[in-house]
Amino acid sequence: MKKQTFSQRDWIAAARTLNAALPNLQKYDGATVVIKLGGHAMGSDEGMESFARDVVLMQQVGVNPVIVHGGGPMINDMLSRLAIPSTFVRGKRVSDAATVEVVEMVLSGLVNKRIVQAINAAGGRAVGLSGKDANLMVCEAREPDLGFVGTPVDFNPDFLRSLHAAEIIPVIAPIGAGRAGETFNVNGDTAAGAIAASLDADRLLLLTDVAGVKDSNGDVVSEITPAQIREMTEAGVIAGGMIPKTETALEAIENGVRAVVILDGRVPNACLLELYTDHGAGSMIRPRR
Ligand SMILES: Nc1ncnc2c1ncn2[C@@H]1O[C@H](COP(=O)(O)OP(=O)(O)O)[C@@H](O)[C@H]1O
Ligand SMILES: CC(=O)N[C@@H](CCC(=O)OP(=O)(O)O)C(=O)O
Repeated sequence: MKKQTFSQRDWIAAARTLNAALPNLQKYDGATVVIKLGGHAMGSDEGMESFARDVVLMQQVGVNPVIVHGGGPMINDMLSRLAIPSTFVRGKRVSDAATVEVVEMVLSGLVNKRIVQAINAAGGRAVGLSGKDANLMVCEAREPDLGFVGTPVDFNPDFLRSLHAAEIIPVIAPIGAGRAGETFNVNGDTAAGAIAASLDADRLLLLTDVAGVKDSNGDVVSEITPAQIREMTEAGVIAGGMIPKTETALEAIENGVRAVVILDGRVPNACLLELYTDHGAGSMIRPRR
């Protein structure tokens, strides 16, 4: 095999390219970016590997990445194997005691460890947690018609900051601890938004299986205002699983998160495209300036 040689000109050209890229890569140095990986966005192994590489690269360029995941399709699969029927109200799973048991096993077990393993295989140091660990997410039942569905009320951002200081990437399953020892099923988007607000995050990226929030013509809206979200929800244009996402986005920006982006997590390098390119990706929701 012919040995490849590089001339001084090649090196100088490569250094110039890197130099041009650097200001962009430094854009989020020191920033906290909470990434919610939805169940529909984590289908293929290649997709998971690409996601994991992005997260490790983000950490290498100074970002503090915090991963919160979903896993709705994986829960559906296990519930149907166990012949436990399941229904959704306002985009959230009605959860009795038997359902919550399965949800915790699937999310904290199978799904959480798959993500942890992928990040570690990509060279990162990930640790899997749920809202129960270190009281990361204490919940109350505020939607009694949904059973053991939790609303996050109390957090432990200092613990997450100590993981960041130790260069550990937290991967959090949306299971909440109740004050009376209950286990709560928390919608993944709700959990990610609440954790992002508790960390005063710079960005919340909600990775799903659509390019962004679509209008009545089916076109993705690249920047969407809170007023537009309310109108589109009332008109039924925003429906199903998109409701908890847009609700989360509104709450997160009200609680200090600088911007929320809803984007297609199946696109290779989705997070990097959003953070480091001028055109970004998906639909952004920001506080009114
Ligand atoms: N206006 C809208 N724009 C885009 N997607 C929408 C809209 N309204 C409803 N949806 C639905 O919301 C889904 C995303 O929610 P969900 O399936 O719960 O995702 P995830 O598993 O990633 O959390 C989309 O696949 C789409 O079918
Ligand atoms: C209360 C509630 O709905 N919990 C969700 C938790 C998982 C989740 O949110 O998964 P996705 O992000 O993949 O949709 C559920 O049981 O499906």
